[in-house]
Amino acid sequence: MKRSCHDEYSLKHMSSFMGSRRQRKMDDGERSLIGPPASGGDASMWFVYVLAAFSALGGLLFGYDTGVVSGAMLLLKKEMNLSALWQELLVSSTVGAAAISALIGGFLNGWLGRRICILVSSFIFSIGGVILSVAPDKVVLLVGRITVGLGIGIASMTVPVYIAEVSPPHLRGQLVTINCLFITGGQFIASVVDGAFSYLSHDGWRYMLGLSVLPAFLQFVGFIFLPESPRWLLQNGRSQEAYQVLGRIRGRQNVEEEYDAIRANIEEEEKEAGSGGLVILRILSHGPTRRALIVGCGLQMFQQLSGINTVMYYSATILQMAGVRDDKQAIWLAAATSASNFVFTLVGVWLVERVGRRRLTLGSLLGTGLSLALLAVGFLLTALNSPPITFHPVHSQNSTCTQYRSCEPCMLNPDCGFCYRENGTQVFDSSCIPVNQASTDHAAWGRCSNQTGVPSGPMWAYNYCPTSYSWIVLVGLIFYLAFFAPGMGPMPWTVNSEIYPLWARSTGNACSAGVNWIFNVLVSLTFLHVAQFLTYYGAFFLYTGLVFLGLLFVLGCLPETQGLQLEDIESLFAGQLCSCGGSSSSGNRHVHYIRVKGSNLTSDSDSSEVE
Ligand SMILES: O[C@H]1[C@H](O)[C@@H](O)[C@H](O)[C@@H](O)[C@H]1O
Repeated sequence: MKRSCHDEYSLKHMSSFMGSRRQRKMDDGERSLIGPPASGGDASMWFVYVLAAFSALGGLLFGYDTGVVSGAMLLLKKEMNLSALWQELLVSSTVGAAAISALIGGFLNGWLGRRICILVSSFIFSIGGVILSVAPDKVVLLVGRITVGLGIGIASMTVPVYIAEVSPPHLRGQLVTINCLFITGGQFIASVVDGAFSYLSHDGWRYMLGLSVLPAFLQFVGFIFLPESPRWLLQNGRSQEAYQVLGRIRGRQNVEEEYDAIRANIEEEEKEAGSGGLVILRILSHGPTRRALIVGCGLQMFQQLSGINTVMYYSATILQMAGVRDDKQAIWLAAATSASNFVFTLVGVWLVERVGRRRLTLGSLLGTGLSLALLAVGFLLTALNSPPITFHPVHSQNSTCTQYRSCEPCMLNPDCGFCYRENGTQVFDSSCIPVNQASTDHAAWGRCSNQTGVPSGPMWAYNYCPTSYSWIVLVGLIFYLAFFAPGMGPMPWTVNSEIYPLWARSTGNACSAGVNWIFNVLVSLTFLHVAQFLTYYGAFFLYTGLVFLGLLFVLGCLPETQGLQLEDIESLFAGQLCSCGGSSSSGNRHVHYIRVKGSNLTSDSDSSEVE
């Protein structure tokens, strides 16, 4: 029989209610877990912050190594004479390797533990950094890029899990979100390093790529002394060690209640989900974990489908369209873009424990969708007002470029660029010319093949058309980052670190991180083709549509996990996937609906027992 969404809602909350009854029984002794500790205070929390900061160096490396390559490539392609294929290989090999190692990381995490995995990833990062900085040729460079990719994949799935497992519930969202702050911080540092070393045309790339060794080494040394996750220790039968580590992290001797709660849950979970067979098969055959996996992977997929990496990558061009003609200036302005991504992620760290994961994600998706629509409208107006081509030069090298009639199709063809003169905002004397294969800064021949940008001289536009509507695109870019970075940037990582029971946590996170990396490769590899096929505004309207699909998905499927014990979150997924958004909690008050003979009774977790 088909149940209505509201029936599901009632049942689901009934089960969630049962979960929190178990929790309430322990509540008095567990105050320190739910809210700030009664005695010992937040002063004892310093160790959790140290743990979070050292683990989040993994996020910093993830951001740095994915961000630094664009600047390094500008120098590398000249010095090593790289073809387009090799450039593509050096950029996407890292992301591809990250996808594979994130998936393998799930198994390693369960087997070796979080701490060893973090040590392994920082070791791999260090080796990769050394290989990159001494690489004599492009093949060794490729080996180095694949090596750092392997490190990124493991770090991206292990670090959020580790932070979530050592944090007390009231700080968990904030601390996991700090990992994302480190990712965007790494991207920002990379763009500054790119800017600084871009003046060093010989070997500048060695410093850009090699600098990541420093944080990797720091993390490696730090983690030699830092403890394993107490939850993993308990799950693996090392109970005494788990108890000691928990005491050390919480800064007090008496952690009996929390310890017992974790142990009881592990035992309960094992009874519920069985303990034999492949974990992924157990996840898929057990309703709550299957639904959690769908939510986790869906969030990561929609994060990438909202086009963050395209927008970041494309920001330099957007800025050029908006009137920044100088290359060096464009590099620094691209640094301003990643700085905004970083600063707005900081807003997310501040908001996550105030408004909750669900509301933050929904608000962020709505704003991101509207900003994408604004970007698309900007590109549409640009296309509609694309300057005509007035001049068709004849050259011995026959080319399709010279046959275009307006700038729009010319700039959509990666082999061509737009050469023109400007009088105020008026474009004249314009032509479409093949691009110089060695450097997209010049045309292959003709008046734009030499130094351009001289006042009153010919101008060269590659990848964009001069337009007076560029300000709309610029405003769209700023709004996009302001909305994406606090919510859709960090929340998929934060939510994934919380929604799986312990036995399924490493595999669940491995799958969702793998989905993130796979869609990252897909979106970045297809962007130029999509833009060629649908034009830029078409591509951005497509992303807008995908973001609104994401909004519906989150609206229907993402429950609020704020303030709950990791062990109690599973019950949020006890009902059908369609939650109608009913499970959001506001503040520390959790509302539960129980259907009694057709009517809804409301109870909250502060009230006494309701049978
Ligand atoms: O959460 C991160 C962050 O938003 C980064 O800026 C982006 O490059 C990554 O792909 C994403 O996973």
